[in-house]
Amino acid sequence: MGSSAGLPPAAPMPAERLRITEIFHSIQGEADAIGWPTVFVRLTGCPLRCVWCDTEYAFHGGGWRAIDEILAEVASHGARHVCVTGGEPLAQKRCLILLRRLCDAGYEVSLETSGALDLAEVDPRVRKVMDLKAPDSGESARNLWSNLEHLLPHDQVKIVIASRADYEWARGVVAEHGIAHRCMVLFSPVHGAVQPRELAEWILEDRLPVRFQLQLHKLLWNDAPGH
Ligand SMILES: C[S@@+](CC[C@H](N)C(=O)[O-])C[C@H]1O[C@@H](n2cnc3c(N)ncnc32)[C@H](O)[C@@H]1O
Ligand SMILES: Nc1nc2[nH]cc(C(=O)O)c2c(=O)[nH]1
Ligand code: SF4
Ligand SMILES: [Mg+2]
Repeated sequence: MGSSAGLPPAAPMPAERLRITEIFHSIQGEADAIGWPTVFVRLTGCPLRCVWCDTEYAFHGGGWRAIDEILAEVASHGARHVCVTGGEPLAQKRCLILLRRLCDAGYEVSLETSGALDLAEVDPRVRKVMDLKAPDSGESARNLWSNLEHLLPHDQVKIVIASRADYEWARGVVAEHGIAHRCMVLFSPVHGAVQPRELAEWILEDRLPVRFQLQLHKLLWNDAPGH
């Protein structure tokens, strides 16, 4: 006789759910996969408050969606690339399951993350795009420096720069931690705060081993929702 004799049948496993602000199909506007048709899955909620954040609408609200449903909606767009973003996607622990399921389904998966939460358990097939928050963000105390140890060669470190002081901070940390030897480093101007050309000229002047980037979706769609 089995040990479960007499027990009621096991309840079905509750569906793994995530709080989602939006799922949309657009052109990847940032980082190494820039330009690829991509499905974005934007998770709701963020424990940080970067002063220049362009996605405050993802701090609250959203709707609970089962991971199977999310996968089905992603598939309906027919893209090869998927970007999991937010808000801060890793603030929901089940994001790790979503990332693994997307990789298992064969997508090229990227993750946009603030770097304030531990990256150790992210599936190694995921291309992590980890921000380091510069002082003008107001959130540089949240940088979890131990995350540098979890970066793989296909990952990227991004620093969003709002001033000359941020630039000098970024130049300093890249050198001090040897970040450009670990993976690609991206410097991006805060939209509307630093002249893109100015940042480009600073990078050239200092011969930094970093990649300049502009948010392509803002040039294309002026930051309209769903893009
Ligand atoms: C909205 S965040 C979501 C992911 C995660 N919370 C993070 O900060 O990386 C996505 C990316 O947009 C960048 N971003 C947000 N506001 C920006 C702005 N005003 N100008 C340039 N980049 C910005 C962030 O630095 C981050 O790299
Ligand atoms: N087109 C487009 N590309 C993006 N890459 C990263 C984004 C983000 O908000 O994380 C983003 C976004 O919001 N739109
Ligand atoms: S961590 Fe990302 S989503 Fe959160 S406030 Fe900063 S830029 Fe916005
Ligand atoms: Mg965005």
